[in-house]
Parts: sequence; C-alpha cells; structure tokens
Amino acid sequence: MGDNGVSEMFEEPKKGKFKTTKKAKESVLKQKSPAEFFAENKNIAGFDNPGKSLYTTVRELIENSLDSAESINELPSIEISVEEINKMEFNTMIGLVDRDRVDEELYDDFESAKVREKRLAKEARLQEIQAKNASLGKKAKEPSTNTKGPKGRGETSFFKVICKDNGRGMPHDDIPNMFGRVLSGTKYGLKQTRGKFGLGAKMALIWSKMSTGLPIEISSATKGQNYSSFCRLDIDIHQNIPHIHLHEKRENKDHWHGAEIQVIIEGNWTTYRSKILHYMRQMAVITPYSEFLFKYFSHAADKNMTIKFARRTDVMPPVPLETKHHPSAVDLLLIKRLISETSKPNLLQFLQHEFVNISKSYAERLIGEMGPDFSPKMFVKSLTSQQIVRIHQLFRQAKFDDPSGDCLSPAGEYNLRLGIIKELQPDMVATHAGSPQVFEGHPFIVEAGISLGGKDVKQGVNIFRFANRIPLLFEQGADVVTRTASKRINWNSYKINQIQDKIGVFVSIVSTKIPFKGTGKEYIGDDITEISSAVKSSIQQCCNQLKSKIVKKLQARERQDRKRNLTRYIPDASRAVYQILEEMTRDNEPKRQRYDEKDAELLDKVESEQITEKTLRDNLTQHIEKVDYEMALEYATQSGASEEPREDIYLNALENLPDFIDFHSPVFVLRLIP
Ligand SMILES: Nc1ncnc2c1ncn2[C@@H]1O[C@H](COP(=O)(O)OP(=O)(O)OP(=O)(O)O)[C@@H](O)[C@H]1O
Repeated sequence: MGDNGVSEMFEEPKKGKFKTTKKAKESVLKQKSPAEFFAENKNIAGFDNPGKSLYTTVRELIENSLDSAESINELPSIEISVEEINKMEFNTMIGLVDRDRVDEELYDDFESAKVREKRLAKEARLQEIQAKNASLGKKAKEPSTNTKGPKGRGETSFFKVICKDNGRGMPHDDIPNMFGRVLSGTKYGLKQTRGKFGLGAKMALIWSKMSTGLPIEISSATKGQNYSSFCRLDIDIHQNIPHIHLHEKRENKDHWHGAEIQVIIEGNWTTYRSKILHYMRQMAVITPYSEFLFKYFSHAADKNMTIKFARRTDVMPPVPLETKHHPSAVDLLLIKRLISETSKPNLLQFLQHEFVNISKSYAERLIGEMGPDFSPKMFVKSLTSQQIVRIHQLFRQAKFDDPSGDCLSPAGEYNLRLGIIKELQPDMVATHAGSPQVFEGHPFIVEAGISLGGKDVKQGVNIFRFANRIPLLFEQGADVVTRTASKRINWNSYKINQIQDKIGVFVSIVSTKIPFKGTGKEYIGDDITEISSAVKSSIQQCCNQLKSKIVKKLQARERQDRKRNLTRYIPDASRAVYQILEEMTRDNEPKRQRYDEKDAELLDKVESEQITEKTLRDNLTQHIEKVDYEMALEYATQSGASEEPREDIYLNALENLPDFIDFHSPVFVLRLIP
C-alpha cells in the first residue's frame, strides 16, 4: 500500500459514510506504568495471594534491613512484628462505620436452615463415630472438609507489619522515591546484595494500596543525623510516582540510626505461619551474626508469640565490593550505557577502566584486532553503532581471565557451621567452602553443609537453600540444589540412608548475579552447568567428610557389638568347659595316664580347686579385652595416624587481616589461613 493508501485510511471520513467513524480513528495502543504492570501481575513478585503476600512483605522488609545494616558494617539487630487487625478494628482505623448484615442471603457464607440442619446432623454423627473409636482405642480420623462450617471466603484478616533495623537509614529527600516509585533502588550496581530489582518494598506498598488502601509509614535516620525523617506515602500507580501524605523531620534525641517501616496489608497468618517461621529460622542459620526479635500479636492470646533468634558471633562477612563488568558478560545495550556514562575520553582508557581483566597492553591488542577504523586514542563517545557491535563481537570471542571472587562475601564456612549447629543441633555436621568460579562472566561461590540428625528435621533429605544469603523457601522442586541432592548424589556410597536418615542439605550460593527464575527470587534454575557442578562437588565434599566419621562410628559400634556378644557367652562357655574338666578328673587311672603332662597338671588343679569356674570366667574376660585392644591397635596402625579420630576446629579472625602470625609451640605450629 502506497503512502496515499495510508493517508486515506486515516483520512477523516465523510459525514454519514461510515458508522464507526470515531472508533476507526482511535488508536488501540496503550501504555502501562511499571507500577501498574506489577500491580496487575503481583504474583511474579511473590504476592500471589493474601497469605503469600504477608510472607513476602515480611521477607522483603527483613532483607532490606539486613542489606542496610551490613552495608555499614553494623551487626544487624532487627525487630519485626506482625499484628492481627480484625475487620472492626480496621473499619475504625479508616473511619468506616461497621454495619450489621440485613440481607443475609446476599452473602457467600449464607446457609439455609435446611442445609444447616443437614450439616449439623452429619457433624453429630461423625462426633459419635469418633467417640466410639476413641473408646476402642482406634486412631481418630480427621473430619472431612465437607462437614465444616458454611462455605464462604471467611473474615478477611488485616495485619500491621513493622520492621525496625539499626542500618544506614535513608537520606531524607530520597525516601519518597525509594518507596513510591517502582524500579528505583540503590542496589543496581554489579555487587552481591540481597535486593536487586528495586521492587520489594514498593510491592508491599502496592499490595497495601490494593488490599487496605492504607499508606506506608517510614521513619529513618542516618548515622550522626540529629533529626529523623518521617514519611507517610502511597503510590500513584498510573504515573508510578510517590504520593506523599506527610514528609517531615523530627527530633532524634537518642541518635538512633536505621529505618522503621510500617505497612498494613491483608494477609493470612494461618496458612503462611509455618513458612514465615521457617524463613526466620533459616535466616538465623545463614546470618548467625544477626539478632532477630519476631513478635506476633493476635486477638487470641494463645496465638501470640515472641521468638528471639540470638546472635552467636560478632564476626560478620565483609561488605561485598562493587565490581566492574567482565567483558564476556556484557551485551550491546550495556556497552552503549557504559560508553554514555564513562568519564574516560578515549577507547583505550575506556576498555582499561570500565571492565575487569583488561590491562593496558591487552586493550591495545584488542583495539588492533578490531580493525583499521579503530585506534587507541579515538574518542569513545564517537563510536558508531556498527563499531560498538564489532567490540561486542570481539568481547564474545576473545579470551579473558576469569573474574576473581574478591568482590563476593560468602557466609563463611564458620558461620554456616555455627548456624546449622545453633538452629538444628545435629548429631554430625560437615561443611565445605568452594573456591570462586564463574558463569557467563559472573563470579560465584558455593558453600555447603550436610547435617545428620538434629531437632525438627524430618527423615530423608531436607533442603535448605540460600542465595546471596537469602533463604529460598518456594519452588523447591525445580531448584538446582534440590535436583542435585535428590538425583545426582549417591547417598548410599557415603553410608547415608536417603530414606531413613535425617539429612540436612544446606547450600549457599553468592554471586554478583544470582540467576533466579522470575522476580520472586524463589529458586535458581538447574540449567547452568557451572553452578550445578559446583553444587554437586560441594555436597560431595561434605559427604566425604561425613563418610569417614560414619565409618569410624560404625566400626566402633561393630567392635562394641562384637565384644558384647563374646562377653555374653562367657558364663555359658566357662560353665560348659568346667563341667567337662570336672568329669575328666573323675576318669579312672588308666584313662588318665593317656593325658600329657600339661593336661594332667590342669586336671590336678581342677581337682584341688586351684582352678574353678570363676577362674575360667576371669581368664576368658581378660582374653576378650586383649583381643579387642589388639584389633583396635592393628586398625590404627593399618590406617595410619592421619585416620585417628579428628575434629575440625574453626577459628575466625576478628578483623579481616590477611597477615596472620604463626603461633609456635614445641609440638605444633598454629597457622591461620585467610
Ligand atoms: N530498611 C532500609 N534501610 C535503608 N534503606 C532501605 C531500607 N529499605 C529500603 N531501602 C532503600 O530503598 C530501596 C528500594 O527498596 P526495594 O525493596 O524496593 O528494592 P531493593 O531492595 O533495591 O531490590 P529488591 O526489589 O530486589 O528487593 C533500596 O534499594 C534501599 O536503598
């Protein structure tokens, strides 16, 4: 169709010629703000339903608090409270007068008299059966769901969630945008952080806006600030901008620093209670240097709870460092952005300073390889689109050293072990910290721990997953850790029974980029070979450590059993032998002469009662002791001194000093390795 045709199509139609004149003119193209998009697709950010939304809100607030305290090297102290608000209280809060129902039949939970009668009769019958069963000692059967009360969505529950931390706080003027503009945050650089998307806190606010219509309240103060900021705001979803109700500075007499966020949302405590508590417990495992005070307030006093997760160490992993991009991990768009943001004037300096692992000489070689229209001195901002594509292509094909893991801050084997012992109290535990590795130009470190036994651990494999020190509780089945632990580890070969033993598998992965599937940060896919093989090898390392402990334990038990079994036969054996000896003493003279001297002497001793049944018993006991000792000695000599029972001791430097001093004693040297 020529240009004329197009203009014809959009030409104002002649009056009366077409019926749909206006509609034809209107464009169907619409735009959505990011806030609108996430409000409509809140499930992708972990806000699937009221229960999950309560869980995700708690989680996002805690993770922000941890990021904040750790960023200023402050041992995190976080208080989180969840307070149930019933509908009446909520209505009072928003100034809505509660109204009694008038037209009962209008309601979803309405039950006609006939239906009610039927249900009650059924319930009574069931109760009768249960009472009968109980009197016969049979196990009571759970009542089936269709005998429960009338159908209906039930009373909605609202919750006030407050999270207070001792972190860095926020600059007064930034607060509205940090909480009222979707996709804004301070964690976008190339750095290991829990937060990444600039979305979590805003989603809590969007959910509060959708479910209760109430604003979020933020109090915050930075270190040394003589005032604290208070901000009450909600979000203009269509424009994706904060809508500020109140933003003021207040006195900060106690010189407090940190943030306190309060949000009132719809939720469901009953269905997500255990998830929230599991999350807290796992967070306590991976951050034993933090203290958490979790409080739940309900109208039913017996549901109230206060749980304190105490700090067990003052040693915190170092603050992760921001790093530059690795040339093999950048795409075209990113190269263009780096070019527009760089302060370096020419191509040589740009390559050398905006990427890791490109030295000056390597940059020169790369530029030579790019072709004749490139030169080291050329103005980087004058590069054409084609030239940028050429750089990108070369980055893809050229060889670069792997990025180092220096910018990462793993939990540390010591902390992981401490966390596992503190929270699970297992019978056995082994931990392993892998060395830094790389996927798609991003460094990552895998640490693992395997525990056997312990409290609140089910039989079989119990997976505990952590990514950038966040516990991951959902979508476990597809996660790389679950897949590896359940499909690629031959537990039997480590003398571990996958079905009967209570196995705890802890895997913590840290990276500048965690390849989460989706924005909900629920699981890491199983499709990155480098990560899945690092996970497998870390678990295997732990299993190997456990195997030698298990084998020793089994051998010790075997020894004990063998000794016990032999000892059990001593009385019978000595009695039987003694009876035979006694009988032989009664033999007549000619028969006796056939015995050799030694045997005759023995029989004399039995006759004169120098040897009794007790003598035999004592000698046999002594012999078993001796054999047992000799066998243990033989095992120790065969397996060598290195196989002697050993326990690893973990020492952690109070400060992150690399130049440790060796401690010398006449019999050992203690060397600390960073
Ligand atoms: N407790 C807090 N203390 C200090 N700053 C905070 C706190 N909570 C939020 N912020 C600031 O607000 C910003 C936005 O937080 P938000 O939770 O929306 O996103 P994020 O944490 O950056 O990323 P993600 O969506 O992945 O969690 C953060 O980047 C941080 O700078």
